[in-house]
Amino acid sequence: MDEPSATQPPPPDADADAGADARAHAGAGVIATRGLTKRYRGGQLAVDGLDLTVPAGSVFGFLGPNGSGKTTTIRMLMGLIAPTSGTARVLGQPMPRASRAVLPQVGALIEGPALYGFLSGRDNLTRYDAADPTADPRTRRTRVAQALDRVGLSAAAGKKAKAYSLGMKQRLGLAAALLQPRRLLVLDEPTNGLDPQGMREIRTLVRELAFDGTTVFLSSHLLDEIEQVCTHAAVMAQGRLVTQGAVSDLAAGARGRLVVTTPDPGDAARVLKEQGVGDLVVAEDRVTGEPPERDLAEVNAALVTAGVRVRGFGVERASLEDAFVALTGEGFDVAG
Ligand SMILES: Nc1ncnc2c1ncn2[C@@H]1O[C@H](COP(=O)(O)OP(=O)(O)OP(=O)(O)O)[C@@H](O)[C@H]1O
Repeated sequence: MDEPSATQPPPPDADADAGADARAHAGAGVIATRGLTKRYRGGQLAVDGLDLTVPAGSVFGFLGPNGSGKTTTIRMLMGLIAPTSGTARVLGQPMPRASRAVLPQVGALIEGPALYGFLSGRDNLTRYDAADPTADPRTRRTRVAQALDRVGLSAAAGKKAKAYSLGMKQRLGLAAALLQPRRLLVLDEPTNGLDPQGMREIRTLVRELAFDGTTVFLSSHLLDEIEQVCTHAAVMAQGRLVTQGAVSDLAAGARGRLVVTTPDPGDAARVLKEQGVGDLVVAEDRVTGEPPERDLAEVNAALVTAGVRVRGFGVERASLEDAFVALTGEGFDVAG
């Protein structure tokens, strides 16, 4: 990490400016970046001209393989590092300048929660709450109990945090982020390293939080995770934005694959190739490929005319993965 700009006090007029900024940018998105760029001191261009718009009330998936610039972007959004160029606004205010006004309204879980293993889950939260100068000590116990309940850790509240599973630690981190009401939650790879059960718990929690009206911005390198929990997504590759929008629109932008089920797969593949179907894959009685531009009724008729026995013929719904492949011409390589 470099440039600890978040620790610098904002200039004296920042709050007044921030108010004017907020009014001028109302409706511009809970997060809005323009040309946001970060080049690290070593010369690595980690984020390149990012224009991101996160609508209020969305569960926004920030998707990209390892090393595509997600964490760097999140650090800039949270005012932890300064951009090389471009601007970032969070809740309508400029970051890192308005950090002091913005960050209390944002719950963040970045790179795993910082926990004291020798303290219980409850005592960890009590410490977090006590570190917040705006938190009333008289209502601390209630706040901590409610946060534990919110993430399903009430029964394990008395256990030492070092005895928690990774999933429980993540949930405790989320509970810390939820001690105060938040307008925005920023979660960096919240399910990374969790087992399937832990992943399900975090995803359910994210959906519940969104249902309550909190905007959730979460990064992930897992396409199916984004499809399962997110309403909107942005796709990053090598520091650049590939696409962004509603998840349903992104997937619809890509054509699904043509799937033919037949006891004559060899003949079917030959006819489909003649009909202009690309990227053919034969797997037992299923032949799949890229649908051609022409009317699919003609393709089906050609199969029947050639004597191919067709049991099933259709186009599978496109997934976000299809969209990613169509946009980048590459597979989605999670190893990056
Ligand atoms: N402090 C740093 N100094 C120099 N280069 C860095 C630094 N942090 C990250 N990078 C580089 O910037 C690029 C983007 O990294 P970043 O961590 O933002 O990606 P990411 O999408 O979050 O990946 P991951 O999921 O692995 O964290 C990578 O090439 C990385 O090596």
